[in-house]
Amino acid sequence: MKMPGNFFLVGLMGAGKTTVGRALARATGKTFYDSDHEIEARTGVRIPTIFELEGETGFRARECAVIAELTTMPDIVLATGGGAVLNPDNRAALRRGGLVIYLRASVDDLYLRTAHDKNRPLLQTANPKQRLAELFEVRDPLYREVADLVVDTSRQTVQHLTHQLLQQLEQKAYAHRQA
Ligand SMILES: Nc1ncnc2c1ncn2[C@@H]1O[C@H](COP(=O)(O)OP(=O)(O)OP(=O)(O)O)[C@@H](O)[C@H]1O
Ligand SMILES: O=C(O)C1=C[C@@H](O)[C@@H](O)[C@H](O)C1
Ligand SMILES: [Mg+2]
Repeated sequence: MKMPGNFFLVGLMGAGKTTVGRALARATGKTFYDSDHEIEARTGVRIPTIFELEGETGFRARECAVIAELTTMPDIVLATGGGAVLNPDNRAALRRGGLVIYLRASVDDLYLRTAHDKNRPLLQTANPKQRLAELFEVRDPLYREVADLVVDTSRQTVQHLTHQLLQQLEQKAYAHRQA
């Protein structure tokens, strides 16, 4: 199914940006990028190592450079890192470069989806669920601010979500053509 423009996915860790983004790219024939994977490919190390060596500040600087570059590319689906929206320059670049989709999930679901994975340094704490709740509190307004579309991902399979998302994107494209 061919649709014009770029789709950028935002949301917390475990929202499904990478998983749904890849499926959305396959369904629309767009090229898939993931800002976290891009940073790992460019540095040659995993994200926890970047946090260890350069701190969160160093990681955010790399993230900002990658977002600035990827958001100017044509016909892509981009899964952003969970904290990309913290930087106003990133938010502006996302809004400029394409349609922004916020994948929203409850803290309980986010916790279940991330509990087994050690690759998220911000969740390597004694109480990762509380950490997710704190991040949700701070970031939910930022994801909403930047989003053209908010999708609730709770109790939905990735396949169903992708299908639903495609329908909403088609409707948006149709409404845009009629305007
Ligand atoms: N709607 C869903 N239902 C059930 N499981 C899901 C759903 N979406 C994603 N998952 C699972 O949750 C885990 C995390 O998903 P994913 O890596 O896509 O999240 P993310 O938003 O990219 O996180 P991060 O910001 O850390 O990169 C994966 O194992 C994925 O299969
Ligand atoms: O939510 C966050 O701040 C992060 C999410 C991941 O996608 C990575 O970008 C990194 O682990 C930081
Ligand atoms: Mg991801």
